[in-house]
Amino acid sequence: MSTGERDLLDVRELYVTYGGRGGGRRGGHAAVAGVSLSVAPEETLGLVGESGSGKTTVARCVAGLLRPRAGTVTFEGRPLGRAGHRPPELQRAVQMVFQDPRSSLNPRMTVASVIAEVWRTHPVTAPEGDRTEALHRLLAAMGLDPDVASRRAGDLSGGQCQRVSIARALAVRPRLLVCDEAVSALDVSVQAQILRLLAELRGRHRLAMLFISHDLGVVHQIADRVAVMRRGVIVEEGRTVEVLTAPRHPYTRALLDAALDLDDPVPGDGTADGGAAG
Ligand SMILES: Nc1ncnc2c1ncn2[C@@H]1O[C@H](COP(=O)(O)OP(=O)(O)OP(=O)(O)O)[C@@H](O)[C@H]1O
Repeated sequence: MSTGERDLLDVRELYVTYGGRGGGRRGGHAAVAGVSLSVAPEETLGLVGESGSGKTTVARCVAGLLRPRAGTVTFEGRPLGRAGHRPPELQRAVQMVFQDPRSSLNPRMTVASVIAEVWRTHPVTAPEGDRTEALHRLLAAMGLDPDVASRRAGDLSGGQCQRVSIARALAVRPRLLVCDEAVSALDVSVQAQILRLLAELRGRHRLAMLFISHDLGVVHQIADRVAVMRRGVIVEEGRTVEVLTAPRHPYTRALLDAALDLDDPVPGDGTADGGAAG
């Protein structure tokens, strides 16, 4: 629900239908059926729910990659519209970080050229002085060595790729970062590092985040508030500690129970020593 006039992102009564006719008005599959949510400046909203509940569809509407059948998406009261049709300042204000860093970066491009391209697209954000020095500073802030600049994205590890994706998003000084399962494809230890990095950058750059994840443990670590999605609607929303410690909706309780079951080591299966992969 809306937190009022101070909202940065405001999603109102969003409806998305895949397939069908007349833009989904007749037939088709209702992936999102009346979702409203808001994110205040510097706030992180976690959007959780099982696979297929409609989280990515909401993210795609916020990113302007998908036109909803009905509803509005505004940023500080201004309609966000389709990607590519946004005024440059709105385009850079909202940046995305996707699940699979490998497919969101061109594997043949060097890291330096990935960042140079965003500075070319948004010249107001390009550094005034030495660009190589600025690039190295940006990489250092992501925990990356300067020599990563000359490497091709396709030659980096998954964790390094995701740090570069975050660098690319932050290079244009956004106000809101939409992270769609941004740590799901990573090993547990790398996941923890990227979460720490996001939390640190959020504070330093006064970022707001819409943080989408099916993993309640991850959302618990990063979100101020949580909205729980099921079958295209938000069934529960509130402060993270309240929703995760005293859930009101049976679906949230079921999600929590399932997450606890997954955490329980199975005796004798070799995972009980707590060793993390990678
Ligand atoms: N391009 C598409 N065409 C048709 N149906 C789609 C399309 N994209 C998603 N859907 C359907 O819409 C529903 C919501 O999908 P969505 O990807 O938004 O859910 P999600 O919660 O993000 O799931 P996941 O975590 O698995 O990505 C699902 O039933 C899905 O099968």
